[in-house]
Amino acid sequence: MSPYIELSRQQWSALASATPLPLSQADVEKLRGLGDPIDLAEVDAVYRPLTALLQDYVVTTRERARRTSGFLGIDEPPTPFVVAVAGSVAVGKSTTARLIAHLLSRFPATPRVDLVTTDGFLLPNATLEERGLLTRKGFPESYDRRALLGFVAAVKSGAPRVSAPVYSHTVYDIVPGEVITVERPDVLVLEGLNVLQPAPRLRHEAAALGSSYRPQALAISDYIDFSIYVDADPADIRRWYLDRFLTLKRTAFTDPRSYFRRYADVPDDIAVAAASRIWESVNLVNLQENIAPTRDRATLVLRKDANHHMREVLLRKA
Ligand SMILES: Nc1ncnc2c1ncn2[C@@H]1O[C@H](COP(=O)(O)OP(=O)(O)O)[C@@H](O)[C@H]1O
Ligand SMILES: CC(C)(COP(=O)(O)O)[C@@H](O)C(=O)NCCC(=O)O
Repeated sequence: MSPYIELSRQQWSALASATPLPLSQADVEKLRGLGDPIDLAEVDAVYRPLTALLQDYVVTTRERARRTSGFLGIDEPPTPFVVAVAGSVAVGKSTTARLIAHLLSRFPATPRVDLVTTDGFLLPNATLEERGLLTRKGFPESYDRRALLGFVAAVKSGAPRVSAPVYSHTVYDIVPGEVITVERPDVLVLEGLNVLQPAPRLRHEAAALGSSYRPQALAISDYIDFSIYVDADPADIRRWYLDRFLTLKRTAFTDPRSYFRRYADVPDDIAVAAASRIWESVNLVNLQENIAPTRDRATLVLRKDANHHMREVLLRKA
C-alpha cells in the first residue's frame, strides 16, 4: 500500500487531452534550464496534465476559502496559492518551476503568477564563512530559515507586498540591496532544494543555529498548497551536474565576476574533477541527508529517466 497513485508516462500524458497548451517550441527553449533537453512534446506529455490538475486545485481551494468565509460571515479574499518545487541540485527544478509559472499565467483564473527561488534566503558568504558553513551551501543550516519562513507566512497571510532577497549564481553570493517583491499574486511558485524540509528539531538544532534563533515548530511546508518533487537517479543527476559545469565553464564562468572564473581557463578534465569533488562532498551529501528524505512529503513526484524524460508520476491519494 502506498499513499500515492502511480501513473506511467502513458497514463499521465493521456489525461486532460482537451486542455490547450498555450506554448510554442520557442517558448520552451526560452524557459528550459541549461542542459535540460525538454521540448514541446515533453511539455505536452507532462505539463499539460499537470497544469490542468493545478488549475483544478486552485479553483477548489478558492471555493473552500469562499465557503469558510461564508460560514464565518466575513469577506476574506483567498491568499496566493503556493506551489513548491523541490529536488536535488541540477535535477531541473528551475525548468519545472518556470514552465508551471508560465503555463498557469496563461489561464484566466490565474493571470498573476510569481516565481521565487529560495537561494535568496541563503546566508551571505561572509556569514557562512564565520559559521564554518561555506562547504555546506544548500544545506538547511546555510539558509536564513526564519526569514524564509517569515516570507512564506506573510504571503499566506495575504500581505499586499512581500519582498525576498536575491542570490547571484555568477557571483555565488547574495546581491546586496537587491530584492524581488511579490504583490499578492494568484499563484506563487516557490522553488528550492529545501522547501519540503520539516521544522528544525526544537532544542538542539535551534541551539546550533545560534542564540538569536527562536525555536519554533513551523516549516515552510505548513504554508504550501501543492508541492512537486522532481526525482531522478543520483547517478544521472551527477552526470547532468558535470555536463552543466562544463557548459558553464564555456559560458557563465568566463564572466570576470564569476566565482568559478578560475575554471574557465583550465583543461576540461581538471574542471570535471573539481565539479566531481563538489558533487561528491556537497550536493550528493545534501541530496542523501536532507533532500531525498523529503520526497514522500510531496503532493506529486515527477520521476525522470536518464534523458530527463518523465518516466512516472506519483500523486498523493485524496
Ligand atoms: N555556477 C553557476 N553559474 C551560473 N549559473 C548557474 C550556476 N550553477 C547553477 N546555475 C543555474 O542556476 C539554476 C538553478 O540550478 P540548481 O539549483 O542546480 O537547480 P536545478 O538544476 O534543479 O534547476 C539553473 O538554471 C542553473 O543553470
Ligand atoms: C544556490 C543553490 C544552493 C540552490 O539554491 P535553492 O534556490 O535551491 O535554495 C545551489 O544551486 C548551489 O549553488 N549549491 C552550491 C554547490 C555548487 O556550487 O554546486
